[in-house]
Amino acid sequence: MAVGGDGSRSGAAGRPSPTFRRTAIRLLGLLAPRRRPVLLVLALGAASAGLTALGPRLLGHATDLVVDGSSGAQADAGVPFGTVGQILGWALLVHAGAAVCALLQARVGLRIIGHLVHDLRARVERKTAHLPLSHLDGRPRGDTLSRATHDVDNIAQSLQQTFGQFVGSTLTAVGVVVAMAWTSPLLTLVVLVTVPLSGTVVARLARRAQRQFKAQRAAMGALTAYAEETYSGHALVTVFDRREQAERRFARHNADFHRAGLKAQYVSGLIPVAMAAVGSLTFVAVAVVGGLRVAAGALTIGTVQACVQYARLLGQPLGQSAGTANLVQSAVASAERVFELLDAEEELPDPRPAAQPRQPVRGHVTFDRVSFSYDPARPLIQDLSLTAEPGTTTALVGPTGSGKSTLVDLLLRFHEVHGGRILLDGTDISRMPRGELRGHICTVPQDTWLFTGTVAENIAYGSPREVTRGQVVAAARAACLDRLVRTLPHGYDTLISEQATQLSAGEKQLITIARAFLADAPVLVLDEATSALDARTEALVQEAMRELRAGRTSLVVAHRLATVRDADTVLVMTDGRIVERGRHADLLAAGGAYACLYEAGFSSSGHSAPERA
Ligand SMILES: Nc1ncnc2c1ncn2[C@@H]1O[C@H](COP(=O)(O)OP(=O)(O)OP(=O)(O)O)[C@@H](O)[C@H]1O
Repeated sequence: MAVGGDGSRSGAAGRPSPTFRRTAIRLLGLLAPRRRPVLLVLALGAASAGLTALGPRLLGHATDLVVDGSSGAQADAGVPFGTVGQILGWALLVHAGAAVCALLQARVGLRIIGHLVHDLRARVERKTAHLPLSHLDGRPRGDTLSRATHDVDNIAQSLQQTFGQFVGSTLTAVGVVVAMAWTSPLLTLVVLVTVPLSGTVVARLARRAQRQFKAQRAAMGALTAYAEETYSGHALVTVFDRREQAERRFARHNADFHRAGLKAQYVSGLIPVAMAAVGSLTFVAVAVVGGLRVAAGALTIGTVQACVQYARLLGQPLGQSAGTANLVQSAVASAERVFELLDAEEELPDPRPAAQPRQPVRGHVTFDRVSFSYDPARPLIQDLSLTAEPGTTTALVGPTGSGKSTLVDLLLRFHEVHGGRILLDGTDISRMPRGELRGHICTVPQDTWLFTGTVAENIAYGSPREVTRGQVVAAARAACLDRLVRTLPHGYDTLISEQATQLSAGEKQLITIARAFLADAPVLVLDEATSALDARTEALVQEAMRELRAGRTSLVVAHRLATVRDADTVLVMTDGRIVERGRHADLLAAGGAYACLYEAGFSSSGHSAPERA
């Protein structure tokens, strides 16, 4: 049976499109590591098909014995009931055997698909861990999420429902045709003439359905992306009173998904109906031609009866295959999206042999004529050089969009430099394994990401190793967090959710600082949060950050006056270039770009507009 393509390319009716075929073959290729169980499924399917095909022949033979014994050539001898009974007993055994084989085949098939989907899910998970940040930033996260969850689930469900049935149906169809040809070549020809007709009808319908299934999967991606955005931005949606607008947009995405799904189901639902219609025609044709041949004395009634049964048996697997066509198409549509994700370009592999800075790492950081841009048409960082001596603090300031965060992202190798090099203790970081490099750097990002778990677990996340409760508490103490945690209902065992709504912005910041203390690396990358804190918490955060910077080479995207005042060097960035460098007081006195920023309120959030020194 031919199943259709995605409709994106025209092809002869009945031929699946190259995209569909490629994806389906690749999906089947996932079975390659499980050759033995697949062979077992095929063997059980073949046994079941062979036994099923034997049944009508036995019953036809029994019918001929009864007809001959009652009114035919053997009328004198009478009906040999003993032989007929034996044949019927064999027929019973044959059908029971076929059912047992089919059952075992379905069980093994389910296990194979279970393993296949387990492996696929693991590959998707591994892949997402190796995707460069630019890939995730370049498309809605919800769509990637939908591919990794809904599409993989859809493949699992569709294949579980179709794999065993598809193998069984195909083998039964082959077995039936062979047995029928052995019984009556003429009536086999009559049946086979109608197969291309049903094939063409099915292929046309399947091609249209495949287009709708692809639209349905894309609509699911858009719906998930939108739901993810509105759930994570729930507070903003409420604050700006955009609930109605959000509901309307959700309803639109929901309706798109519903419409695409309905069309896909409707078109693919026509396939078994068309198959049944063609099957009935076949049935009539076999009965008419068979009847005429019996009247002419060329065939026995038992042969025609067997062939009528074969025609019905052949209709069943073809109908079943057609019935599962929508599931196959849906699985292939999902597989296309999952393969797209698996084929996405990964971050550059770590070099071999990898370079290591001399141990222990002191934290000497050098940017040597570094260039980088997100978009080749819009250069961002060009020919930028800077040196941070071990244990010093370098504050990066500049207008929004000037490239401060990008600079620290380059040090963490979230992006690769396009020109120049970055050195850690004299070793080019592009020659170091990313894991090693990041092990030498502790970070406090602007975004205070917390996960569902206890406060202790969230702090312990900072260390790649197992840490004791004592170490967690020590880190919390160093981050001025310990006293706050002890006021929580269950102290360090207080459960916080992903959004951590029960914690204040300052407490969340202190948790991320405590994490950095646990990481205990010689280099610190700190992207100061711009959120306004009350005076007491602000003082705590300042104190914790000062403690954290002590003895570490710190690169700070600074938004607070206290940080720039303390910094050994302030770098002023504009349009990806360093336009001024020096200490806070000297730069202020120079009356240049830094003084302008200072006058303008310095932090884009404006919450910490510096006073004159
Ligand atoms: N992932 C990205 N893909 C494409 N462009 C980006 C990406 N991240 C940042 N940009 C662009 O690069 C420029 C510099 O951004 P960057 O975040 O480094 O600035 P910034 O100085 O840290 O700004 P802010 O103080 O507002 O955080 C901006 O024009 C920004 O739009």
